[in-house]
Amino acid sequence: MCVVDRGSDPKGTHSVPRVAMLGGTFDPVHLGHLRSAVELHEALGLDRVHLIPAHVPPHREAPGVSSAQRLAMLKAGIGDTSGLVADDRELRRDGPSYSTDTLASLREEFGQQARIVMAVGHDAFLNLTSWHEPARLFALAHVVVIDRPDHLSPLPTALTELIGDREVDTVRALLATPAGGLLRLSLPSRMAISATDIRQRLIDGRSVRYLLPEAVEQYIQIHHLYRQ
Ligand SMILES: Nc1ncnc2c1ncn2[C@@H]1O[C@H](COP(=O)(O)OP(=O)(O)OP(=O)(O)O)[C@@H](O)[C@H]1O
Ligand SMILES: O=C(O)c1ccc[n+]([C@@H]2O[C@H](COP(=O)([O-])O)[C@@H](O)[C@H]2O)c1
Repeated sequence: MCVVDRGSDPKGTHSVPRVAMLGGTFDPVHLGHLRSAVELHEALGLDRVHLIPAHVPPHREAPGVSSAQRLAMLKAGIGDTSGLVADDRELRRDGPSYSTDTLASLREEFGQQARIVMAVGHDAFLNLTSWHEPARLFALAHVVVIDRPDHLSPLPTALTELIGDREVDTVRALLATPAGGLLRLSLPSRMAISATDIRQRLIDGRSVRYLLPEAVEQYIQIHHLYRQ
């Protein structure tokens, strides 16, 4: 586990693109996503973190809120945050939103030498072996796992086998190559916030203040989302 403190891996100069994908259902986007993306950007010295809403999430039921509205909330939440972009590339594809297809598209855009990172929370990582073409994920990108205080389960055996000897424990070692590595990160502001809890709070009429950006809360209110 790589514990990242402010300034532990200064940005430095780099000539090849360094980008990360943080994909999600973002139903809705919350501060756990956004603060993780900001800290990932800083810790890895990235050019940009692409937050990419899944149009058709491959491994869960279709969200009740449309892709266009989940994207609109993501844009509202990001606002003018430096280094973060709302990327709609999965909304422009039909069929299940497989991450291998998204990473292939980022690889095509940024080139073979680019350092491409797929960031996932620990909970999503635990299911990686059930994803579409899991070994190909590592051919296309590095995987960075973000620790979540509310998800602490140990790794299943099949996942340990998939990882093999890919794990490194510094950002420098990870970014020495374009793809293929694994880094587990403990970011400074680990937040036990989940979209499931936010949806339930909204259904119950309880407060979601300070769990998501105010602009997202306003969007939810104006569009009467997540009510029963
Ligand atoms: N609080 C958090 N801290 C760090 N990573 C997070 C956090 N919440 C979600 N993630 C990660 O962000 C990605 C997208 O998450 P997702 O949109 O499914 O949000 P979620 O809060 O886990 O939603 P749900 O509760 O509906 O499953 C996943 O890789 C997930 O693990
Ligand atoms: O490619 C796959 O098979 C795959 C299976 C499950 C999840 N994912 C991606 O993982 C990200 C997080 O998913 P979720 O369901 O936790 O929001 C999101 O970008 C999904 O598209 C991808």
